[in-house]
Amino acid sequence: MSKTLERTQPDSLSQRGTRSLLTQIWRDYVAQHTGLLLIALVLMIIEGSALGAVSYLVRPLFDQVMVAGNQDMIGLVAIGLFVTFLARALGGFGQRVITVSVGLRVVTGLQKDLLAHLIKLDTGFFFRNSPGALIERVRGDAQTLQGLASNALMTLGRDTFSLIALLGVAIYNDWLWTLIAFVGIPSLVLPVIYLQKRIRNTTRRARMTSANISTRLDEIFHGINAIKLNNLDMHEKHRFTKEVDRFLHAQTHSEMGKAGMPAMIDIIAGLGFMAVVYFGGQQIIAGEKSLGEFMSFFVAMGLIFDPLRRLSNVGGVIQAAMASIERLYGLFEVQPTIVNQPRLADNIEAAARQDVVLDNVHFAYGDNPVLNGLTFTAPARKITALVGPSGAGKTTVFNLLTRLIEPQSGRILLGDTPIDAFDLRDLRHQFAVVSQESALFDESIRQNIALGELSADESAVEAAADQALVTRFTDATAEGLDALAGPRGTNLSGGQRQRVVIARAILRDAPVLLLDEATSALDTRTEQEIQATLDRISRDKTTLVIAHRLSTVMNADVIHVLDKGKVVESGTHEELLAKKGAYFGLYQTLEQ
Ligand SMILES: Nc1ncnc2c1ncn2[C@@H]1O[C@H](COP(=O)(O)OP(=O)(O)OP(=O)(O)O)[C@@H](O)[C@H]1O
Repeated sequence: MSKTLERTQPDSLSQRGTRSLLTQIWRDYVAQHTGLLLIALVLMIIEGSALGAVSYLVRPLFDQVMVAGNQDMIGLVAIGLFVTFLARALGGFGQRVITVSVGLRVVTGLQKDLLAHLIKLDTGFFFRNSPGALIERVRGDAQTLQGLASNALMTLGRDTFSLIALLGVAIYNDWLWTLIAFVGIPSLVLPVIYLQKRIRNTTRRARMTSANISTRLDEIFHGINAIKLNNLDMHEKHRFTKEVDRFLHAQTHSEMGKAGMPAMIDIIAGLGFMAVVYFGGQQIIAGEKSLGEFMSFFVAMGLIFDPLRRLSNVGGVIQAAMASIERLYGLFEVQPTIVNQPRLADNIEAAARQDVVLDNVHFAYGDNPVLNGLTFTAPARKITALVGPSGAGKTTVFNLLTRLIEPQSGRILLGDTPIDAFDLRDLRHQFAVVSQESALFDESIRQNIALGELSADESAVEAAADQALVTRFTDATAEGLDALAGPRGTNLSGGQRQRVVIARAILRDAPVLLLDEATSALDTRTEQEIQATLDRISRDKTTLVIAHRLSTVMNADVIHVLDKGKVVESGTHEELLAKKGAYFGLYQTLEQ
């Protein structure tokens, strides 16, 4: 498993500098909210400065009210304190609402763009990257970004202004005390740099293991019956535990790194306080400084370390988010290779009604050659069958025709135009495919059929459902065609799913029909009925059929027998039987 996931990293991980990533995030997603962020900034200044005002008011509170006993000042200081807290409350509320909503918009915007990008990537990308790992990227990593966008932004803005205001009050009271209190800060530079690096690395590891966990869960829940039937629960639990323990280890180290910064600040703060109390206390006893000055300074210092701790932590939060952002932007860097050519042919409608031709096509999955110079023609408006042993490359042909994959060499043509000369969407629109894959979505059966042609009206959808004998099983239920198909069609039996997919292909009414084991899950009687429908609808279409049951291909106009990625025999059923070659051999083994 980890092998598969390791393979995914070069595809999607690029380690880029913090500045370049932040600039890109800013340009792509944050800059459009500049107006709102400016308002938030003003509110942050209000909220942040309030702490400075509180510590400032401590000085008249001690010197004029408590020591000098000035009655008039009591009310003023009290009202001053209330107004300060009111301003802090309003500023804090407003800026939080803004930063959180900007954070959410950034994340959801990124998620939308990411999905739009991922959908365009080659099918091969999805072979290499498991669904669980990709879900984790779109959900988990994007979520981490929200933490950065709202928390870090809030802390950076508000706490920076608190720090400035409090530092101002501290210096105003005594610049030397302030210097003494902060004398240890420079010693933090090196440990901070070390910790930030460590946080980024451990978070990167934690995010990767988190993706592995999602992959495991995805496989377990999809394969739950196989796990139960093979008594694999302990085995799966063990594999899951291993991933979770890896995550635990990496995440704990990341959190320890983040916790280290405030702890160091506290130690430096303790040293600073100790020195100031020792030095300042002597000045007060000597009468060189007032109690109000000392208390005001002391409150400012006491309040300063909180924002300072949070600010020191922001670095960690940013580094942790960077690990996620680089993974997300790594995905944006992967580009599809199956794309439109710069100059496109525009005669797709006519071409799709001509012969389908494969000319010396070679294709390999990595180092595994699948097609080795495959050449055949599927004549227009005729039924062509592809038969051959399992693994011969029959389904691969369908994937090549629809450009889900590209051949390494050779030509694939509609008439005499190569298929890659057409717009990709237009090309795929010419095919109706009934494949072995479960192609249903968690929507109603009606909606699942309508996916074949989104512009089709209700009556066309119902007619397709009738022809594919879908209504035969939906009519028996109260919900009829509006019953839900379940996730990946799990509410339906294999044969029912096949009928829905056939109905979708009927509705699509495309000039080329690709049937890959289209009726394999049906009982003999239903298969015969559906076969009759398929024969009828394929009359004016070019049809390619893959079937293991030779009874389904006997009526084909031409049969190509594939073996090891090549056509080894071609002809009609009778001609091929008479040859007593590969087809005859297949016929004998399969029909027994
Ligand atoms: N996504 C993939 N990644 C790697 N190899 C693959 C992939 N899909 C198919 N193959 C390999 O390509 C070869 C041809 O597969 P293909 O599905 O075209 O065979 P087929 O003739 O349709 O077989 P069947 O009759 O069993 O459906 C097989 O050896 C298979 O292992």
